[in-house]
Amino acid sequence: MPDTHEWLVTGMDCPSCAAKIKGAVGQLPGIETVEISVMSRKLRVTATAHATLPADIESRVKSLGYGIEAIAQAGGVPNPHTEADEHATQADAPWYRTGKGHLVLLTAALLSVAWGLALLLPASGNWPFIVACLAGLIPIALRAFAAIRAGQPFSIEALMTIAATGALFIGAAQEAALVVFLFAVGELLEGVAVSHARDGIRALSTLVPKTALREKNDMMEEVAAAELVPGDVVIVRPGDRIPADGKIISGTGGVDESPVTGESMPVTRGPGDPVFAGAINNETALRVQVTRAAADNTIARIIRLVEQAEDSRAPTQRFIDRFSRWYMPAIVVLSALVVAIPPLLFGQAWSVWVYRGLSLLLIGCPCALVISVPAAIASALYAGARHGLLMKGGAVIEATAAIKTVALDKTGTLTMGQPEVTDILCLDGSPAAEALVLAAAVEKASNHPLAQAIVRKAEGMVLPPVQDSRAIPGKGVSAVFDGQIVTVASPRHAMQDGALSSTAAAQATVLESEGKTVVVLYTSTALALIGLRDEPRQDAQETIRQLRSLGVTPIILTGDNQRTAEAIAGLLRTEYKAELLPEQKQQTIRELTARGPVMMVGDGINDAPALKQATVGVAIGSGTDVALETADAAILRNRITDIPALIRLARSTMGNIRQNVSIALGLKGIFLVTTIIGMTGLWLAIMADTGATVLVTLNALRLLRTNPAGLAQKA
Ligand SMILES: Nc1ncnc2c1ncn2[C@@H]1O[C@H](COP(=O)(O)OP(=O)(O)OP(=O)(O)O)[C@@H](O)[C@H]1O
Ligand SMILES: [Zn+2]
Repeated sequence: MPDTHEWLVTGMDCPSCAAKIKGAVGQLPGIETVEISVMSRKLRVTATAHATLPADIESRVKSLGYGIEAIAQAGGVPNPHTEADEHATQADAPWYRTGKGHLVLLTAALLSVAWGLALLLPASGNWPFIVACLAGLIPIALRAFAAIRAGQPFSIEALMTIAATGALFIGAAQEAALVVFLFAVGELLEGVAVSHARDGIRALSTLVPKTALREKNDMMEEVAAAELVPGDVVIVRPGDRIPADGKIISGTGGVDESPVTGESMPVTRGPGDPVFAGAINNETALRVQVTRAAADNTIARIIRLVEQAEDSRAPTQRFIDRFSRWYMPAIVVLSALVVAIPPLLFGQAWSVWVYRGLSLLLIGCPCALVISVPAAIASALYAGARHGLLMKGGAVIEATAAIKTVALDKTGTLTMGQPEVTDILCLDGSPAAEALVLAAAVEKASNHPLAQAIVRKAEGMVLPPVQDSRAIPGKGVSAVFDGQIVTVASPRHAMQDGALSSTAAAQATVLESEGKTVVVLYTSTALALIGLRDEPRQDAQETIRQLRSLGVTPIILTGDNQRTAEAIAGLLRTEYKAELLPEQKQQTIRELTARGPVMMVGDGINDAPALKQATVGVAIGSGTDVALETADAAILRNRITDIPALIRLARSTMGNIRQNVSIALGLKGIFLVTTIIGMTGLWLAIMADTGATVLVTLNALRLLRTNPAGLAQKA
């Protein structure tokens, strides 16, 4: 039985650092898996019990120059509110109190002293610079050696150490000291930029209050929010944040759900309505019954998704990771050639070419390139999460950016998903109420929106007892009443069962051409027709317009009948396919995929297979209802203009990545050439590297502030 341990790693601000730790820990005996995340700073290791002690892992990470702290675990299940987790949600230490900050301050001070001495006492020579260089270089060199011992010969620390030592040997002490200082500054800036990105997720996790007022035997007690269990009743005072996902028992008032869904307008919530942990109760005191424990409330699931999303790598990122793996060794080989060939073959001066070779080594850091993708992806994920758009990682973002067709489910996606019974036509002349209660009794077991509408219509009436309810997916529901099978289903299915006469079918057609959905209540013959109307969403038309302007083709897929589908498709002027059974929806998606990547948008309740089949499956709904886990992406705001917003966010993320890769590769390319021809030297080489890393990270951070709904809507 393997052991799993979790740590918080500090001082790790770039993917190559993460890769180094992962490689070094992975080499220890008995290690099975190593997961590491720059954004959440978490290291998770599973190991064969006792082969490697947690302490061994800790000392290995420390030797590489990082801080490490265990995260307590309760019974192997990560406890959401342990103490170390509190640290994870704490702000990073101010820069001047980190190891990297100390190195910058130390090298800056020594360098200033050296320059001062050089000005005042020109005779003092090079030694103050040598001291400044070595003081900064020693910690870097120690990390380089630790990396080599851990099986990672090529690290940026190793390249730095060789370059700076070499520069000392050829008498360029002043430059060597400057290079060490600039390297330290670069590392620091990198850390500052990444900690900005971390603020995004921290903002999410600090939303849920730490304590709650629990009602117990008519008394109130303050308890930790993490201790609440489903069934507990809590009181939420006006102005307080709701401590758990739950259902309102009493009290009606405005609730601001923006922390969870990004929706800034407060919504009125009353008895029976669901509420989310983290939402703000604006008006009156609410009594709320807890429905989910802290670990799986909506916001905890969102945070988990965003954290795990880092592991789902975009194809672009996989390519860059592969590229950077041979980039560093290739640069080392190239510098060796630059040092050796001109003097040996063409009789050039050694001093010139050794200097150029050393400068070239400094270009070997792939940091800017490597960080460009995850920084952009992380920023986009957090920007999305803040606005109720969830995507499960880089692969999903990259696929979303390339979408050519968007298939939209009708019920609950293009319509409100809250149909209402408008007509009850009794075919045998008995009273409408009788048909209604029988239909409601059969539908009671179903969670289909049509079923719920019928049950709602019969509220307050006495329902006859029925047994053995079972759903016929995409068709209807049947149950046994009084020894007879009673079914509520689509006219088509009723027809196939031989229960619908042609006169009744004609009556159904009339209702359908009014845009209504008709279901038939029948035994061996039809008893009644029930007409239901589901209003299109107000933003449906705008969504279709925005999708078109993005160059994406919308298409409606529905299980409903042709005429109802035609009514809404005509209104929105889109293609449609109707009367699809769930597996036919899946088949249609497969066919659409031949034209290019397809996004499927649905409520995730009865179209899970189609969501799975699509290149990107998007679940839509409001908060707790959303089947987050079944889809690649989810929209929490119950607003479908968020679908084009999602595509715009993905596209601008990929655009950002392209810019970053161009900046990183462009600068490397330029300095590769200028270094070889001798135009630029050591310190400009390191500036180019640091500059590129910072530029790329800052560019990625721009995404953090985007509001996907407001992103430029390209014509
Ligand atoms: N519980 C039910 N009660 C009555 N009729 C049902 C039920 N479930 C399905 N049907 C019938 O089958 C048809 C197709 O159902 P399905 O669930 O596949 O699609 P839908 O969810 O209504 O629409 P969409 O595909 O647009 O989401 C419905 O229009 C209805 O006529
Ligand atoms: Zn780095």
